[in-house]
Amino acid sequence: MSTTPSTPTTPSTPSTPDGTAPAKGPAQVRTRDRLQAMRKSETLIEALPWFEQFHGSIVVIKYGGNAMTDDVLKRAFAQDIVFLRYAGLRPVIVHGGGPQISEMLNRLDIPSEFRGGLRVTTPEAMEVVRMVLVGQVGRELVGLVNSHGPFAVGLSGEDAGLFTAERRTATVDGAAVDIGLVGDVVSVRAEAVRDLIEAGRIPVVSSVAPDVDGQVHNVNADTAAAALATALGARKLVVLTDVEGLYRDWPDSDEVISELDAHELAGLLPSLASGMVPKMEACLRAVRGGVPQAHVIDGRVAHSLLLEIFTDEGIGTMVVPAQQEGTYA
Ligand SMILES: Nc1ncnc2c1ncn2[C@@H]1O[C@H](COP(=O)(O)OP(=O)(O)O)[C@@H](O)[C@H]1O
Ligand SMILES: CC(=O)N[C@@H](CCC(=O)OP(=O)(O)O)C(=O)O
Repeated sequence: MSTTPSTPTTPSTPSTPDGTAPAKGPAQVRTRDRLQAMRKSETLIEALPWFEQFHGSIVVIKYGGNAMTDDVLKRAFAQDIVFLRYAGLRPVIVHGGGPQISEMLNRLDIPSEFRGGLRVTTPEAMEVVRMVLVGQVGRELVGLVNSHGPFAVGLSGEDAGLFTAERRTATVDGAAVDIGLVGDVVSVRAEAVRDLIEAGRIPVVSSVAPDVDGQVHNVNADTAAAALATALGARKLVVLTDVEGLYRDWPDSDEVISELDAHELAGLLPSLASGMVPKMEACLRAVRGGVPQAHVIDGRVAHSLLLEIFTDEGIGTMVVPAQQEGTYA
């Protein structure tokens, strides 16, 4: 990425002997206003090459349940999505809702546990997963986006045959463990989403999916987002979560890995823990499937999505293909 243009600094304001700032005269006010205007125009113009590069591109955004806890942040996320749409990109949302599912299971006194970063899903829990993801979290996101205009359409892996799932196991200490009705996406009918994109809509996808016999499975939302990004030939997969990015040596250090390639990530995967396992597996799967860049960014920072896409520095962790595995964007 190119270097950031230098930002002019504000001249320091002289203070009076009692420490208070002197009243500003018209000339000072004009200088301050001009500097503020310059900064705003620099921010806008810094975005121009990124607008040019991403215009018309499909970007799949995975919105994690842990980044969804605050109403202000949720509204900021919806604004970012609509901003992308008006900027000429084609955003597709795949949402999670892990904490929201856990809360509902607790309320209903249904026991729940995670193994290898995936929820052990009994038939009883599956009903709750589907109800919360499709009927609650997905609906809320559709409503937030549509407060800006009639863009968002909610669908799940069951709609128009979008996803077909196959039951999977979790890997715990190197061994395969049965975790119930948990699926992996084995096929994607991309036209179900492509038709909506072509009509100018913003698809909001919930990660439940039937197997070939129609049995609905719980699919981790990172996994579903990677499968969809790959099938759509997305330009980027962006995963919003509740950490700054992938930490090296978590939880002992908070050093964020800003960029790594698929080869390096594959080497790191066995050492990763909990929710980061499906997330980084998804990034790896996406770049190996032809998506040029996959990002993990901090959803607790308002407008982090715009900062990632439209600023020179980007934020969080970026995964790119290993040179022998694909082409750099
Ligand atoms: N190396 C790591 N770097 C960052 N976070 C990690 C790492 N290993 C494990 N984690 C955990 O993964 C969590 C993110 O996954 P998860 O809770 O499933 O989020 P989401 O709901 O956004 O999918 C972080 O909050 C952190 O506790
Ligand atoms: C199999 C599995 O673990 N499914 C997830 C689906 C939701 C999800 O992925 O939500 P986040 O993105 O917020 O973690 C679950 O039941 O929690």
